[in-house]
Amino acid sequence: METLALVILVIAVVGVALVGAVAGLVVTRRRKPGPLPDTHTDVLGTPTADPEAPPVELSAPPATIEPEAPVEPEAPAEPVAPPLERPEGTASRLVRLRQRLAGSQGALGRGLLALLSRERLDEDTWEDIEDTLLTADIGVAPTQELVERLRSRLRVEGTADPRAVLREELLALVDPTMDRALRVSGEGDEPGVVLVVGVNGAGKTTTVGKIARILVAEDRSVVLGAADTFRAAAVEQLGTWGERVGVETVKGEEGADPASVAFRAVEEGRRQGVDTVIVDTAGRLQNKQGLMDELGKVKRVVEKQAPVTEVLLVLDATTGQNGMIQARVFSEAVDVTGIVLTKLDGSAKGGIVVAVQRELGVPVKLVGLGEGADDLAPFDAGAFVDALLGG
Ligand SMILES: Nc1nc2c(ncn2[C@@H]2O[C@H](COP(=O)(O)OP(=O)(O)OP(=O)(O)O)[C@@H](O)[C@H]2O)c(=O)[nH]1
Repeated sequence: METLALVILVIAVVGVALVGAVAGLVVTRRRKPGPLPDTHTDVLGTPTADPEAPPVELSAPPATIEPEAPVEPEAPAEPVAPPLERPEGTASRLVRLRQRLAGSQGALGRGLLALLSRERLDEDTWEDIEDTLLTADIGVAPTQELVERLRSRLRVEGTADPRAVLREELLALVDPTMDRALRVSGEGDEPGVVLVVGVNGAGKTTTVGKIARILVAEDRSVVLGAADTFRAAAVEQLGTWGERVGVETVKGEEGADPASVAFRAVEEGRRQGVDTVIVDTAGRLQNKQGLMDELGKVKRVVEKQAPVTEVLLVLDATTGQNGMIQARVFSEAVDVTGIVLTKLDGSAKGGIVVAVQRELGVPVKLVGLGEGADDLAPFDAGAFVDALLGG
């Protein structure tokens, strides 16, 4: 009996030993990918890992084994700070842009001057003058007014210099008395808040970036709000504009509520105590009501933080009558206080300046004359007319 018990005991001990050995083997197998943590870091650095090790294994088990494997990838992110750009000052950009304006718009003035300098100003000539003005998008009513004025003055004053008369009359149409100052300052410690509206593609985002550069060139501090959440690329685009001149951009996810992004931007601007917050908005023209609702909400929500000091409507000068229709819709949706005419470099139709000011009763405050970062300048009536007339 004792012998039997002894035998059973021996069998039990051997059995336990065997089970232990098998279990040990399994555990060892499981631990086989022990070196993985190293390989894990290697994947992100130099590819020294065993080429046979499939990448799938790399990401699965190691987390439970050595979760604290050194995470080095953060380190190289540090030195990426791009050098800040110093934007061009207003004075020199005006000179450069004046030349460019003369290049794109000079044909209108030259055409008019050639016609007005004819020996006899007969009906055909006046019709040609009218056609030239209409082709330049000045609009029907201003064209008729201008022709009437020119007719009577050249008749009455007889030998008067047609160039001088034309200059005076064009200047009167463009209206040098309009207040074109940008309202970029707020009351007291509040930042100025500039909302930039307009249809996508008009150059809205680009214009926000360019305005920021003008302000930075004037040593003003700025925060940007990328509330055009309709298009993710527009948000990124604006972020890049800001980074280039060291200006922070408050962003929202694609599809986020534009009003909430605008609100956060102004909130951030106040927190930082900046001079100006510029907010890029979405310009979906799905229908007038939708646009009114959206822009109205952005403005209302922003004004819980600080009053909006300027609403700039960005219009593409090359879109002619279409641009005018957009202008009307936007001005009904929100109280536009200034117009930015972009792409005047790509259009000989500078007359749109007159047409849009007449239509909205709001001054053109800035003009875009190229894709370059500093190709935006304050609008100056005299310089514009001189550019039309070629100097
Ligand atoms: N030639 C010229 N191109 C311009 C001017 N302003 C803007 N652009 C170009 O117009 C294109 C559209 O500009 P965006 O700023 O992206 O237009 P947007 O209205 O913001 O459109 P979304 O980003 O879709 O909202 C870009 O290629 C700009 O470089 C200008 O004054 N002259």
